[in-house]
Amino acid sequence: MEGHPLALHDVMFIPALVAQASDEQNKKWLRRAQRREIVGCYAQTELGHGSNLRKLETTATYDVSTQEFVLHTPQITSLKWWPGGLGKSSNYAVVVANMIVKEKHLGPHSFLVQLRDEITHQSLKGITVGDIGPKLSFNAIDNGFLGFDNYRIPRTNLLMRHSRVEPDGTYVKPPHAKINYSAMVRVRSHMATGQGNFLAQALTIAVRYSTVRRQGFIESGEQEVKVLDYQTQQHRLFPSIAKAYAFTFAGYETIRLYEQLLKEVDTGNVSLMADLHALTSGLKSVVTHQTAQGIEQARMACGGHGYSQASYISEIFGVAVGGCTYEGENMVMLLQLARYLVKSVEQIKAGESGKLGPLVAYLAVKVDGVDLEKGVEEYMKAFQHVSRLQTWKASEKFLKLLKSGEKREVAWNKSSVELTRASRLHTRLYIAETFKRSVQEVADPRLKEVLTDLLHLHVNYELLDMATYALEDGFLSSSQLDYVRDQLYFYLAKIRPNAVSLVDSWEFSDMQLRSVLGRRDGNVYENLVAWAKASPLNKTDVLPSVEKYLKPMMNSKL
Ligand SMILES: CCCCCCC/C=C/C(=O)SCCNC(=O)CCNC(=O)[C@H](O)C(C)(C)COP(=O)(O)OP(=O)(O)OC[C@H]1O[C@@H](n2cnc3c(N)ncnc32)[C@H](O)[C@@H]1OP(=O)(O)O
Ligand SMILES: Cc1cc2nc3c(=O)[nH]c(=O)nc-3n(C[C@H](O)[C@H](O)[C@H](O)COP(=O)(O)OP(=O)(O)OC[C@H]3O[C@@H](n4cnc5c(N)ncnc54)[C@H](O)[C@@H]3O)c2cc1C
Repeated sequence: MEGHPLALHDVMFIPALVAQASDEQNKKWLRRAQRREIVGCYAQTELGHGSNLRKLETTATYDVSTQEFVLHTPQITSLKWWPGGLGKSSNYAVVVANMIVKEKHLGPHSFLVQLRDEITHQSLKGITVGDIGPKLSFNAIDNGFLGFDNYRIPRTNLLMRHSRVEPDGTYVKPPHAKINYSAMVRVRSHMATGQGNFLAQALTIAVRYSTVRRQGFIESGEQEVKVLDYQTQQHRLFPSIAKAYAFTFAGYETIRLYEQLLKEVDTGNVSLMADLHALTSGLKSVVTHQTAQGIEQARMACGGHGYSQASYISEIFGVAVGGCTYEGENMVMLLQLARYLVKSVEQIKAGESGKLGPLVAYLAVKVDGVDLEKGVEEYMKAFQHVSRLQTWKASEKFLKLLKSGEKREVAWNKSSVELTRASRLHTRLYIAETFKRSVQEVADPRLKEVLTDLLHLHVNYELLDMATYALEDGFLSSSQLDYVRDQLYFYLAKIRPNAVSLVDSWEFSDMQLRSVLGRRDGNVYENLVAWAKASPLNKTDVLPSVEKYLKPMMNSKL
């Protein structure tokens, strides 16, 4: 859970080679990387810049006389800072640097760079490298810093699958300006399943513990109730169970789309890039935010013992919440999706709705009302309505400011909170729709029934959560919202008997969960006592601090 020093080797270094190195280059490098003869990371972010890639300061200047690139970090803010596995483990890195050829700045490009000697592992001359120090979590990963002092690499170390620099310095452009960002798109495509998995771990612990923990009464009786029987506890946990499933289904789809993109790009078709960038930008933001919230609720649902490290939920939280920042800070990525949504609105206004992609086609179709009692399809229409309403509102605000003479960037900034709201609603619609489609495809009728209950819980919870938007223009009435509330409580109770099976079906072993509270056998109390006894403070009955500090204080006459 704390991460692994080689995680980025698998998650980004190898995928960056696969997507960006030419076949010829990969004959040299990929096999060695796959066999772990060389260990690599993905070094892009700098001390001074992470979000704004156009301002990266590390330069790779082509020297035509030697056919080499000269890598240089001219000032302190240019140091690479944060890359996982960079500090101590990696001897190679895919380094993203601003490429300069014949004095022309050609923007961020990726280079394979050797950092350490393959035998001694010592850092090479011209390279400064080290670990950035302890973090909130992920402390088994050596996130690092890296500086270059006019460090030379061969021309052929520029990853050349999509763009090239010929020996004489001729630059061959890629088929899409942002094709070098593919390693990030890949991780973002995988994040929904990864985050769903973190959420699932925290929920497994909290749900299991909630069937062991007895406290208080619902009706006066002999035995106190399992806390999972409280409606408030169910409300805290069950919607997140639904989300963990929903995120996983959405993630399967984005992973499949990324694989499709890779194949299409190789045939020169880059049409999917903008769609997948927009989709994964929104999805990573919503999923990481909701996962962090869900894990924190799971911790609180375990009461005092949730706060103990014995629960292990705090560690899961620390790791998962990193996802709100890495692979694009959430607000920044929501604004990337917003660009796509505003463009779609502009297309509709220009009478070109026919050109809209399938995920945004709904923006052009107005719905007057819904009959929620007819089922999930009507909920989807309601989600479409609130997303469309907010997308148009935010877009109109931006376009009006533009028309009034504001500069584009200023108008954008003044509309940005509204724009991020639109992006979230659009993404939540996508999550609900993929959840619905995935449940429809389940073949086993018993499994389908319980997943359908979760889907119903999800759509009612989500609609209630975004109710202000739907009430704003009278799309939903207060009596419809009462219906949604009743449905929500109905499904909380309906899911209760299956709650433990739903979390057990994720099949986390005790070793994976590392939680005293979430043990499969339910023997929580005796193991909490054993865990406490093993605390380093309990190694001796009397601590040295007694002689050193407590006694002088207690014996003082002052
Ligand atoms: C086991 C667990 C392990 C955990 C591993 C954790 C590993 C973490 C790794 C990392 O964090 S790696 C570093 C990640 N860094 C980022 O994500 C940086 C975020 N910033 C960006 O991605 C970009 O700077 C930006 C915000 C997308 C802007 O890029 P840029 O300045 O180059 O764009 P503009 O010139 O403004 O143009 C925007 C234009 O480009 C389109 N676009 C941007 N990216 C893509 C893309 N990937 N694919 C397709 N299109 C892209 C964007 O849609 C705009 O299009 P238009 O609206 O102008 O049409
Ligand atoms: C655990 C972890 C692992 C990482 N691993 C790697 C790795 O392997 N390789 C690598 O290269 N990097 C890695 N990173 C770095 C990571 O990708 C960046 O930290 C991330 O992209 C955010 O960039 P930043 O730090 O520049 O944030 P900043 O951009 O400085 O964000 C600060 C604030 O400014 C706001 N902001 C910034 N720009 C805008 C804008 N245009 N509009 C509105 N608001 C804006 C943000 O929303 C945020 O609130 C890792 C980071 C973490 C935490």
